[in-house]
Amino acid sequence: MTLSIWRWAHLALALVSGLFLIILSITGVILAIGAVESDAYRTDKNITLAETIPILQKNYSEITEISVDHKGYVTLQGTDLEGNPVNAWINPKTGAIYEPVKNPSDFIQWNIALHRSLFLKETGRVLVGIVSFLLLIITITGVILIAKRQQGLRHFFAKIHKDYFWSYFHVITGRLTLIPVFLLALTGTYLFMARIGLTEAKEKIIHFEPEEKEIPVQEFPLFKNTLVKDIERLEFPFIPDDPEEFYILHLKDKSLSIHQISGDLVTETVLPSTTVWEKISLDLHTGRTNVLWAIILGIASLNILFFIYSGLAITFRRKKSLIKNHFQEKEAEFILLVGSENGSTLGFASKIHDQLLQAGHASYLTELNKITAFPKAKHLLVFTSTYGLGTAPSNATRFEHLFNPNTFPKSLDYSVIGFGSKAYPDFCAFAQHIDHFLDQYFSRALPLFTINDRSTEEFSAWVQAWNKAKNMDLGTTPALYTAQSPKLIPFEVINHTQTNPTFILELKPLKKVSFRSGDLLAIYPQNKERLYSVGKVNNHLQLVVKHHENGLGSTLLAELKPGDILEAKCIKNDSFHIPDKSKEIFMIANGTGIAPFLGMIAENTSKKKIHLYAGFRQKNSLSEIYDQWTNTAIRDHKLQSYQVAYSRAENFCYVMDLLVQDSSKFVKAMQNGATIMICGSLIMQNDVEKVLEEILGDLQPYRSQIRTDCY
Ligand SMILES: Cc1cc2nc3c(=O)[nH]c(=O)nc-3n(C[C@H](O)[C@H](O)[C@H](O)COP(=O)(O)O)c2cc1C
Repeated sequence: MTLSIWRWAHLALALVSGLFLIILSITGVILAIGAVESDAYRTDKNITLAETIPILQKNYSEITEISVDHKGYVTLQGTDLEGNPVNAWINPKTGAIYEPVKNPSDFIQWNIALHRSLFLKETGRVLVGIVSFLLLIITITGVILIAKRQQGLRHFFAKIHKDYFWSYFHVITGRLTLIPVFLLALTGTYLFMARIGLTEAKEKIIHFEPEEKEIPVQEFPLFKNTLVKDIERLEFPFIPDDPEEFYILHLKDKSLSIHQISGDLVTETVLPSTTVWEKISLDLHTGRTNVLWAIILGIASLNILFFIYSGLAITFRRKKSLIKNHFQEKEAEFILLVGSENGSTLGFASKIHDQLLQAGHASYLTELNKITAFPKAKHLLVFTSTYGLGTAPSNATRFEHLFNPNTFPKSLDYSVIGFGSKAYPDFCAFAQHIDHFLDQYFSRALPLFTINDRSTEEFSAWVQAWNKAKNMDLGTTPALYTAQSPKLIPFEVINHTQTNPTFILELKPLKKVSFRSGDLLAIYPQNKERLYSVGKVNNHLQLVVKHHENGLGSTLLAELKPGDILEAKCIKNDSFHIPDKSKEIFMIANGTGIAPFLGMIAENTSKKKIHLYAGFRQKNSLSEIYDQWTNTAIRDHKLQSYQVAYSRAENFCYVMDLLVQDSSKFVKAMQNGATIMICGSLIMQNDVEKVLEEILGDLQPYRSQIRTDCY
């Protein structure tokens, strides 16, 4: 059976029984806490009935019965020497009363009733029984899912690769509490079956011939061989010395009638094994006989609540990226096919799909298993993860079977982007397979790209390559592709330089938000996302924005005045934070790309050696602000040097020329582990990289020392 059927069963049963399971788990935890009581009056382990009975008979004028409960407390019902009725916990060694028997508190009784029958009497009992049975099946399907995930039962307890927080902990705690949860479900089901009479069976009665002799009770062999702690109950003869009245001793698996004069066995009633199992089930289900087991059951019940929550979180994640298409299959030029088990690959594909739609392209997104005819398709993008032993995720298993090359134009080109994890031996094996498969029919636009552990940097490398190959303009900032989408919060405009066309905007977050220089601020003019690099200055966000006349985002920002409120959100951009380890950093910017660097320099309290190279068109009031600002930073030892190139001035030069001038400085510093950060236009980034390649010989060995955020 396929993975999806087991998963579907696991989820459907959990959903059906979810609410009841929540009630049963909460009451189960409370009852488990109740079961973890002190065992102050627990009976002595070694005292026999033969020892205790004469003592009790001396201390009480009449004894109806003694019983031993699951905690090991001995209860005596009878009358004391003064003729007062007694129903108390006693010490079987001395006969002394500890205290009168106390019933469980009202609260515990209320919980017991809720746990057993949801206050719905017989209907409730049936419901609880069914839910227990469903829990049993959920546990079994859960075991199958873990076995599938671990590629076989043999690896059931092998290391689990960390995937998503909730699914990782769902599996980890699932394995840890598997046995108690399984036993809770199994015993709950059995108790229910017993309650509705499904396990009823006849007891076996054996009769014996007692001898006619008289021996004192302390010499009865049966009593000498029976420890008090092992009995459930001992009924005393109603009329002493009457040979027709017997002691009736109830043990776990049988009850014995014992002649009160000779001590011989009269009848033995052997309980059916189903009744014995019922008792064992009750002990296991309630933990009433063992404090440690009661604690384990309490934790397991708590964990059922956690399972419900984490299971919902996993399901929600899978369903989150619902596919929305604005074009029909037959009109679409860009076909995006997705193979995704847990939804993250679909998240990446959706972000590409949204951008294509925004740019006015006819893009169509669907699952690999839902492939149909695409007569106008020009570009096919396959985004797929790999599962199991290098096999397809569950929504991609039938792709090859459904694929018909005649339903695509022959001129189609394709690119496959594989998502996987290097923790598995068959890294992106399914994507490789699809890449070879498609190669038989269409031309490859790009070689296969593989993405390890959902790396947004690696994905951005594919976007850059595809942009180049297809002359597209998709966002290349890795942060654009992170899964978490934070909420909009209000920012107050604190300052606006009112310089033209480029201006500096200072924003104060009105709600708590953590951000660093290099992160991005997303704003949504007319529901379209626009991103700006952020510098952190005095805990405010500082943006440098160029006003484009028809630019949606820049016009909105240009029109803001101090005191205005802007709704926006901060997006983490980890790949463009100042590196903690580097002691020397070369920051290269053009135009508005200077924004994150201003913040990083302002925050440079650890006095890293920072060199700033900036390129602008001409000197103006804004460049004067930068001059003043960098002078102060140099004075405060936050900045080593500031070099600026004006491309439209009389003695024009470019930022690349400044780098060439400092060639030897670059070579030495990069060999010593320095970092280069580039922010600004993509054209500038390309030119800078070419110059750096000339300076450093080969960029490849230094790739990890170069960070870029260009657009
Ligand atoms: C049970 C399991 C098996 C996996 N098997 C592989 C594998 O064989 N090869 C691989 O490259 N990645 C494997 N992965 C990693 C996933 O492909 C990777 O996490 C991917 O990003 C998940 O994408 P999705 O959320 O779209 O399903 C496996 C992950 C899990 C949980």
